Amino acid sequence: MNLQAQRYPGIFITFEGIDGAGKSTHINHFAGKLKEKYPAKKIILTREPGGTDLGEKLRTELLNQPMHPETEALLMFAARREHLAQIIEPALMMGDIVISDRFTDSSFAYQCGGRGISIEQLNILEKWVQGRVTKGDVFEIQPNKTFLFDLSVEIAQQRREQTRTPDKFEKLDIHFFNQVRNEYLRRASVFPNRIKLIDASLSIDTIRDMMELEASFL
Ligand SMILES: Nc1ncnc2c1ncn2[C@@H]1O[C@H](COP(=O)(O)OP(=O)(O)OP(=O)(O)O)[C@@H](O)[C@H]1O
Ligand SMILES: Cc1cn([C@H]2C[C@H](O)[C@@H](COP(=O)(O)O)O2)c(=O)[nH]c1=O
Repeated sequence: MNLQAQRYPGIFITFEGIDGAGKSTHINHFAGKLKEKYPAKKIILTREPGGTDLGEKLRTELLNQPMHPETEALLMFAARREHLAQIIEPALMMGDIVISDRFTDSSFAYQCGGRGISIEQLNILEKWVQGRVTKGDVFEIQPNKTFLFDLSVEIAQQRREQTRTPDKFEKLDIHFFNQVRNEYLRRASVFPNRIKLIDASLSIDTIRDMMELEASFL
């Protein structure tokens, strides 16, 4: 990866996908492989919504409390602003590696694709929360690399049903998750250099091998 192109010396990686696609199954092993490659760098594993005390409190509300879709979008970005301020940006400035289980692609997929908020509204929030101006240099904090675990909504639902009690999002129907998945896939086609599609229907071992290879490219 050409780190010269980034504004911070650290590396920012995100895992994305519909609920049950398999992100959490791979994130720790992937972090371990990156640690082998960059032993001198600190690796921060975090998640959204969450990652800070305030973010975790907001997460509890977001995953349990019914609310207006715009309130939901605003709270997701409020939690993200705190996450960037407290965890992500300080780490990237120090040259650390940040791996986040979800980031802004989730907001576009769930709040735009799933809930129907307009992309224009989320673009405004993204610019506000991720936009920075330093010495006349205007840029947006974005992941260097995003792994999108792509899976049919039916299989993802089966996987979830086997293992957990559903939260507010996981109770939503197949139509909602198809819209979320389609928005993820649309973004993958708009940002092909950043978003790497992972076929999450493959076996856990096969995906682990693929992720090891991906870690070696970073
Ligand atoms: N490739 C796979 N094949 C079969 N089962 C899998 C695979 N990957 C993950 N699973 C299983 O599917 C379930 C959901 O996986 P996991 O919790 O990693 O999904 P997730 O994408 O992190 O979900 P969420 O975003 O909702 O937390 C787990 O029980 C996990 O063991
Ligand atoms: C960041 C973010 C998350 N969501 C949704 C997606 C999931 O259903 C939950 C988080 O649960 P997980 O088990 O940690 O994956 O929150 C969202 O709708 N919008 C967002 O920006």
